[in-house]
Amino acid sequence: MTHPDPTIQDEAKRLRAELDDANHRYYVLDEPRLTDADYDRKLRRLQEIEAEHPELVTPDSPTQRVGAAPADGFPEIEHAVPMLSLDNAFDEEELAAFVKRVADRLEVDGESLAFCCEPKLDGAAVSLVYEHGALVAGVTRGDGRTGEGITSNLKTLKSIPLKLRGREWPDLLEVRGEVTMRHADFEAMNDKAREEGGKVFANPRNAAAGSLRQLDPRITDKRPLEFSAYQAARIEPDAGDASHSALMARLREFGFRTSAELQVVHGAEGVIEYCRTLGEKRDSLGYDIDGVVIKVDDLRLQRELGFVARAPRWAIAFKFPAQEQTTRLNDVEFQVGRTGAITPVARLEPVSVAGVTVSNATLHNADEIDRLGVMIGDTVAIRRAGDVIPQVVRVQEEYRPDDARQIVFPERCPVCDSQIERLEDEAVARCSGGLYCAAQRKEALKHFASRRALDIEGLGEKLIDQLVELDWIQTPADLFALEAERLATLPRMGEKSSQNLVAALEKAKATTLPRFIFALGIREVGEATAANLARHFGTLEALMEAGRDALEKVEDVGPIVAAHVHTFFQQPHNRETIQALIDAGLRWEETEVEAGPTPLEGQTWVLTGTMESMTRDEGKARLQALGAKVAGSVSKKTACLVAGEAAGSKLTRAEQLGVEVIDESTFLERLEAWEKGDAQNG
Ligand SMILES: NC(=O)c1ccc[n+]([C@@H]2O[C@H](COP(=O)([O-])OP(=O)(O)OC[C@H]3O[C@@H](n4cnc5c(N)ncnc54)[C@H](O)[C@@H]3O)[C@@H](O)[C@H]2O)c1
Ligand SMILES: [Zn+2]
Repeated sequence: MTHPDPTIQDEAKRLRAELDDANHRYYVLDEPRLTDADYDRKLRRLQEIEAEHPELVTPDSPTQRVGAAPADGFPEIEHAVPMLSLDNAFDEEELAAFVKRVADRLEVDGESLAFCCEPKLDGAAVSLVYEHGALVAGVTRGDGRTGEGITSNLKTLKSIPLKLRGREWPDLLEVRGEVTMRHADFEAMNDKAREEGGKVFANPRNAAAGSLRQLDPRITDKRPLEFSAYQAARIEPDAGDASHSALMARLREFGFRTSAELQVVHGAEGVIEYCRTLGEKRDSLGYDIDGVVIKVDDLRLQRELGFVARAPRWAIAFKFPAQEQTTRLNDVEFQVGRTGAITPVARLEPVSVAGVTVSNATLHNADEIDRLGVMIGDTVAIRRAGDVIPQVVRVQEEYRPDDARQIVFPERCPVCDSQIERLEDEAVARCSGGLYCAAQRKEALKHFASRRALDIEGLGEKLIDQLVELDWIQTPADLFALEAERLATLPRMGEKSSQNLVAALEKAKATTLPRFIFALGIREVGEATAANLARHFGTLEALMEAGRDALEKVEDVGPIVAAHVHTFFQQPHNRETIQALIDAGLRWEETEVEAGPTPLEGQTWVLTGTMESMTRDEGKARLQALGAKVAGSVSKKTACLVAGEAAGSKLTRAEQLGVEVIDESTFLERLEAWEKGDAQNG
């Protein structure tokens, strides 16, 4: 026996303390401070030391235990069969070594040995006990021997059968599996928490574990959790299944979800091939996996192999590269999105995360920067999973350099210098530049030209991108200065299509006030609101001068929309753009809108069924522009239905109510007649 020198003893002691602390944060608080890779490195180092100096092994060493002791607040429940951890393999060599080890021990041929492979779901392990087909207990893994009784919480999961399906239940069944959260659900839940100041989780695993350990099951019920079974720990009486894969099929019959990726393969080659293939699929699965679990498929052989201290000998976890890494935050830039939303983007020291080099990560918004307490120069943990944008999840404050700098959220748009506005109840700050802002210009132009706005035929998305990239178009007003000759020099633009576009632009100049207001792309001003604004104010000038109070008097306009409209028209750039459009020849009949009473004043309309020629919103906007109220259901006798094929059942009821029912073409005819000012046709 070698005598460990004091520095090794110290190192072991320090590692144990660090790992104990990490376990507590990870398993009890669901708020890890170390990345898994750092944790795994420290654990491996401790294992190395202990292997070399067995006299240093203490019974409570993190190498000898799994998980952490149950937290207060839940009943402690002892597992009849311990819930262990798994040994790890970090590369293909270690996988081959595992197959050889197993085969040697069993004295069989490794090449033909069957292994059942499944994704290693990255969530929280739980055990479910069924007596005579009914769920009686649900328990967390805890420290492997004792877990937390969370039965009421687990009962809220739709994927956990409260009663087994079928008729042939065993007297006793204990099923084990993983509770997980899908990427999309996780992101949505975190987004909501960011908005409402709730708890934001670092990753789906922490979110799943944290959601399961809520003292109030109603909270768990609101969390998008799924259970997937991967083991039957006890079946009494034993049904005599020969293999793990056969048992999984039985669990499916009982009503459990098992992995769709589950597959039986043979020998080291089969195992390695499976791991490679799943590794390639990892990013497209939509949920987190941190590797592959490989199990000897034959249950008799499993029993023969048995267990070591904290893991079975018959299984191994092949670990994929970690989805969290630490790196340095070099700078923060502010990007302007389609709706003007300003997103702080962290510029990172490039780092490889699960096989992809990451140099940018989102910081979401100003509140998120506060929540993380992040500064420029900090060492941060970032996470990249699937096709979700990489995010900064944590700051390692202990590494903060002396020259770390505060992140200052800009007050003006970095692209167009317009004022950035942030409404009190919104988490997102936005550039108020609208059409003027280059970053928003492409999307705004697409909206401006769209069918329900100015309806410019032949001005497609690709062409708009080109025009903006060439800098031919600064504001929508520039569209009307385009000449056919110049357009014809663009790739894929012939002489004919150039002329057609110029003609379409000319035609689009004659529009309506509601269409014009809608085309401006003011936030939250859709067709119906645009129509209401036009009808209420009558002229563009009156609308542009309206204060918030006046705006709030408009039908369907609340404080938020009023603020958007007001801010938009206060921006000098927007006023200039509007003037330029008018100078370019845009016009509409103001008197018609101004004059009341409008043809349908006092009428209530109901739109039902589907229309081919327009959307329901469009129909609603056009009716409202004519002074009609558009209701959601059939109530008034003056109601008229626009009937599509889908509306069959409602039609008879409407007829019973004594309202007139018209089909789509009649509706269109009348609408157009009214819009021409011929109220008699109604
Ligand atoms: N960041 C930290 O501070 C910190 C702290 C503690 C642990 N950890 C991480 O936790 C992991 C170790 O935790 P562990 O001991 O729970 O081991 P593990 O999670 O690596 O493996 C065992 C677990 O795998 C799960 N599993 C998923 N799919 C499975 C399947 N198909 N079949 C069988 N089991 C399946 C089970 O829940 C089982 O409990 C490491 O990755 C470590 O990095 C991190
Ligand atoms: Zn801007």
